[in-house]
Amino acid sequence: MQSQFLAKIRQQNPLIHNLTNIVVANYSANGLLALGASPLMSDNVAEVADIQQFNRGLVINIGTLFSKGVEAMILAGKTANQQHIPVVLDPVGVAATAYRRETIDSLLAEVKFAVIRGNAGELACIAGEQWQSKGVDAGQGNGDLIAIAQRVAQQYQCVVAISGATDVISNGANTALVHNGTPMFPKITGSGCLLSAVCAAFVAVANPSQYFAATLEACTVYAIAGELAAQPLQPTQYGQFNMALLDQLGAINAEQITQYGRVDYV
Ligand SMILES: Nc1ncnc2c1ncn2[C@@H]1O[C@H](COP(=O)(O)OP(=O)(O)O)[C@@H](O)[C@H]1O
Ligand SMILES: Cc1ncsc1CCOP(=O)(O)O
Ligand SMILES: [Mg+2]
Repeated sequence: MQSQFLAKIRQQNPLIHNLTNIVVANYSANGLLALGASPLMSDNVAEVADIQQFNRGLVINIGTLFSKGVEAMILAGKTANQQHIPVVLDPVGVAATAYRRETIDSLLAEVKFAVIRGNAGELACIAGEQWQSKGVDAGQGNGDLIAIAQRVAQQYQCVVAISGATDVISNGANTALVHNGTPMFPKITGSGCLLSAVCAAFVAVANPSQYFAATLEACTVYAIAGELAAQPLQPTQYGQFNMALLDQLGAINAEQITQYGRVDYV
């Protein structure tokens, strides 16, 4: 894959506003900084509309919901839509509770998303498919993830990225698979949430017609960074992997994307 967007992130240092969960806020901010973006974390309804005046990309992540936060998500999302700022949705653990499902329904009804990024269990739930989900983990199922990504992308007119051992990225018309990654990813919390924030940084420096390409590059860059981080480690050095991923997000370059990217178009 030829990199189109990574250098733009490092040149432009786009501000990325995150309404995210309490587990991952610090890790997501550090990952965005390492990549070359500028994180701002705030979920206060009193200020999220103002932030859109200077924002470049918005992340709405439902990992640890509270009712005032949902109000802030909808206000931030609608304001970002008015300002033509791309919005990324991470439907963390949506299948786990009725409140999460109701919140996702409201968000999808009120806010136009540029990208929905989640794991297989989360996207299967949004698509109304049977899946054995467990909390925030991907769970198990037999559904066709390519068909699910295409269907959700068409329904919400957005890019869908389903992460896992193979990532599936679709805008409904174009679909690609990213085979990079490492089994260490699901052993650290926040690796999916940071990927959603990284997707926001990539679409922030793209035109709307490039959102599919930008999301595909985001998933590829991120999965390669994980591979490179895991390479020198023993299989259970999860703490080292947590830190090494940040280092690799800072160090990764266009040549490595061309050399290591394993992407297929469906
Ligand atoms: N079994 C796996 N093997 C290789 N890479 C994986 C595996 N599971 C997830 N990944 C990678 O981990 C990153 C985070 O995705 P994922 O773990 O699916 O998110 P979440 O934390 O939201 O469940 C993605 O880059 C994905 O490609
Ligand atoms: C453990 C946990 N609980 C609520 S949100 C969260 C973090 C989930 O992060 P990720 O989906 O990136 O693993
Ligand atoms: Mg997740």
